Amino acid sequence: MTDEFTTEIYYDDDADVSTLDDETVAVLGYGSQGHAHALNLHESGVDVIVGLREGSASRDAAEADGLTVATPAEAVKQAGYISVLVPDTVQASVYENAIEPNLEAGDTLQFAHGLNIHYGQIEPPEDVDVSMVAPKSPGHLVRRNYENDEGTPGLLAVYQDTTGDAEKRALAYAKAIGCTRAGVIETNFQEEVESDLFGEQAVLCGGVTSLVKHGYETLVDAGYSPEIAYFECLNELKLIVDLMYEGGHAEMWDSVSDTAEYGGLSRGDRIVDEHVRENMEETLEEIQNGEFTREWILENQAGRPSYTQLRQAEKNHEIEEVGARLRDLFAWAEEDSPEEEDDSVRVQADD
Ligand SMILES: NC(=O)C1=CN([C@@H]2O[C@H](COP(=O)(O)OP(=O)(O)OC[C@H]3O[C@@H](n4cnc5c(N)ncnc54)[C@H](OP(=O)(O)O)[C@@H]3O)[C@@H](O)[C@H]2O)C=CC1
Ligand SMILES: CC[C@](O)(C(C)=O)C(=O)O
Ligand SMILES: [Mg+2]
Ligand SMILES: [Mg+2]
Repeated sequence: MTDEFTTEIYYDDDADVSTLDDETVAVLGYGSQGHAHALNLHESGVDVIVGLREGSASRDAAEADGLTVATPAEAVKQAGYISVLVPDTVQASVYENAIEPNLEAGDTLQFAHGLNIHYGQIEPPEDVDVSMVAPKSPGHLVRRNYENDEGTPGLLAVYQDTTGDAEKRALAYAKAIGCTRAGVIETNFQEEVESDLFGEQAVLCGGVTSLVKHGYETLVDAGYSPEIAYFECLNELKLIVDLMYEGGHAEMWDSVSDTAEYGGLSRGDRIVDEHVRENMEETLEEIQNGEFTREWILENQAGRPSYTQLRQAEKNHEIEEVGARLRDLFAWAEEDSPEEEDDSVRVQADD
């Protein structure tokens, strides 16, 4: 633990996996996060049971990985620690049908993202602990980092502490999946949910893909070759972000040419300008006032019409086709692709 920051940060020495020695952990779902948590917990010596629905497409993968599989209801019955790692959009119904009827006083209900608790879609009884261990990473890398003896940063929050041990138990879980190797930041459900939704919409997933597409289209529309536009706006982005990841903006500016540094510093804010900042603030407000989550719930209730259209448009964008052809030609993509490393892992039921 350190007192140099505005919040507590926990490391391996602050956590003890043996806290979970007499416990069975039910991991519900075997997707991106589910497979990583279940396997990391198992290899850290924790007794794990994976909860999957009847006929689940994930069942073969979990069993081939040497894990015990049961229905979600059966897994919850057998466990005192329930990790809810099915998609956010189905958590409320899985809770209602499989978790709630089988919860016992003193159990722990744990999430990797607090959306359903924060926006009131799940209201657990008062006699269980409710906590969160939220890796700040895609699940495939939670697994890859663990296998490479590396850590994945994460957030930890306790929403409800009935036993008095909620924090200690969540820390043990965080250690078992490899998060305390890198550092686990103490937070609350509201901060995790709102910052996570903002990050993925405005910067990490939405913002960056939009920036890449606009850059690509600008070059191609001006007559430059699609292959060069792909390398310039997408492929090299990883290499640039790797430098930022290792040493902040400074390491990246240091490594690129003075020409790139001057051009970037003098033109960057013209591209991502005050207008973009206003859009970011509006996006954050929609998250804070619940508008985004209401929209997302209704979108799911309606059978995902807009989501399906948006996905299709993204798939059909020329950069995807050009990129797929280029990645097939070059060897570098194979090394990095999570699918290549672990093709047992699938994404979501309706993907
Ligand atoms: N993806 C990520 O990297 C991150 C996710 N999170 C959070 O982790 C949680 C899990 O997300 P993620 O890993 O993306 O989830 P996934 O979409 O990868 O989960 C898929 C798994 O859930 C199962 N599942 C899907 N629908 C149902 C259902 N109706 N009933 C029972 N099981 C079902 C699937 O089983 P089947 O084979 O039967 O379809 C599959 O095993 C979420 O709260 C998310 O916000 C947090 C940080 C990062
Ligand atoms: C950035 C997207 C994410 O929040 C994540 C991998 O952390 C998610 O919800 O998948
Ligand atoms: Mg998220
Ligand atoms: Mg996230």
